[in-house]
Amino acid sequence: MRIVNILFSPTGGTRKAAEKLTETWGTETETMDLMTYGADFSEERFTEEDVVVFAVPSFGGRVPSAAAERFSRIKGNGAACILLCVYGNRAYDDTLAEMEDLAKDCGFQVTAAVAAIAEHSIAHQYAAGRPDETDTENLHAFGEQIWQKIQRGERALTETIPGNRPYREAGGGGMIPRPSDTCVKCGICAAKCPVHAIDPEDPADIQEEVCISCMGCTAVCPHGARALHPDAVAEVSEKLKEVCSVRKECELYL
Ligand SMILES: Cc1cc2nc3c(=O)[nH]c(=O)nc-3n(C[C@H](O)[C@H](O)[C@H](O)COP(=O)(O)O)c2cc1C
Repeated sequence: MRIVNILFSPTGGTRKAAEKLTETWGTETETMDLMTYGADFSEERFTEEDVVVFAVPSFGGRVPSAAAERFSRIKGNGAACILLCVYGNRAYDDTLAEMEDLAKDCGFQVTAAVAAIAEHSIAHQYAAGRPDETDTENLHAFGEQIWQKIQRGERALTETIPGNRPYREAGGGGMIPRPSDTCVKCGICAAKCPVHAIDPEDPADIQEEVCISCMGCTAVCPHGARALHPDAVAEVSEKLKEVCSVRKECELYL
């Protein structure tokens, strides 16, 4: 039996939540990184014995397009799939519903779904420091319930995952991080960009129509030299103020 975390986590919040969900299982967990540009995911095949955690952040209430496209190539072959959607305390809208459809289309058996909260990767003051102690307790408890279900040989999801079909329109792009004059052109941002939107020779040269605004480049820059324009962040922060001010908690669907 393989246990595999299949992750798309540009700034690390999704990865943290996935680790917390699975760390009580006491088993060795592999990681498959959907951030890797050019990887051939069509070669990835599972069996009925295997358990995967498919974890993505919610972008505009949807699955990030690059993550959806890459995941859709994997062959589930009846493996159990735990969906984990991580969001920045606004809402996850149709993300889990879209993940459920993607997983079924690849031949996975959806066994459970979790929504968790992590620091907002654009407006960092929202859900700052999350997943925190309460989230960790909740995710550990959810992980244990999921593991017990798997051990009992139960694979089917009995609860209904929230979300609309057709999904809400994808959007939210257009927020392009740019380098400041502390950029040393090391090229790390370009190498790590999941869609190769940044020119490795000149990190100020960005294919704006390719960038998915994932904020990965801001997180990997060792010099803290990449950021959104502060006016853009201030505008988003103001828009999110009301909806993000009430703390949301992690949810489990079994
Ligand atoms: C382009 C973009 C769109 C986002 N849309 C939403 C959203 O619709 N709802 C929400 O609550 N958080 C939203 N967020 C916040 C992320 O879902 C959240 O910060 C998540 O933890 C990021 O995952 P990561 O740390 O693995 O990159 C968005 C972030 C980005 C960059």
